Amino acid sequence: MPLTLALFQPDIPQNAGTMLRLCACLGVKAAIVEPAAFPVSDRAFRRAGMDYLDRLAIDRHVSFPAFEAWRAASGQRLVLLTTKGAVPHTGHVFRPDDILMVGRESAGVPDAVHAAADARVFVPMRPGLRSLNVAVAAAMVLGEALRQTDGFPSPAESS
Ligand SMILES: C[S@@+](CC[C@H](N)C(=O)[O-])C[C@H]1O[C@@H](n2cnc3c(N)ncnc32)[C@H](O)[C@@H]1O
Repeated sequence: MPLTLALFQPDIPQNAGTMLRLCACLGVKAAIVEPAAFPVSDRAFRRAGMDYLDRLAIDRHVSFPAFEAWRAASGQRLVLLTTKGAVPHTGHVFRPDDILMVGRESAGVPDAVHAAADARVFVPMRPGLRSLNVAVAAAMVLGEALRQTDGFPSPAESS
């Protein structure tokens, strides 16, 4: 099973579209924990995701408890990307079927999500700076997870 990128209650359509395009291009599964702050018909969302959105199956979960029920059945680990993480992303040992979850631009994730995560990773930043753009953080951590698990699409198939 490939890696999954899960978007927790996304609130900025351009960022969500960018992350889903990333999933489509890299062969990563995508999940959204609802509610999102915009409909899938949102113009900015569709512009950022372009036609790549049609190349991707998105697992939608109506709530975090619903997502957790689904995850319990699947047995996959939840790796939370958070500025309050315990381990730098390069120091975490990823599994090929990990679920990487990003928080909302406005508020990250609630304590219950922090508590439910099997691991919390952060991308180290210079002191005094608050956070990365969520899509940039997702790309950096996904890149490391794909590198570790040899999960990038084959270069031979890329050209
Ligand atoms: C703009 S940040 C959220 C900031 C929010 N005020 C908070 O307290 O979490 C949106 C999301 O991007 C991801 N993120 C941003 N910078 C990160 C970093 N340095 N390391 C890991 N994740 C990061 C996290 O998933 C975060 O929930």
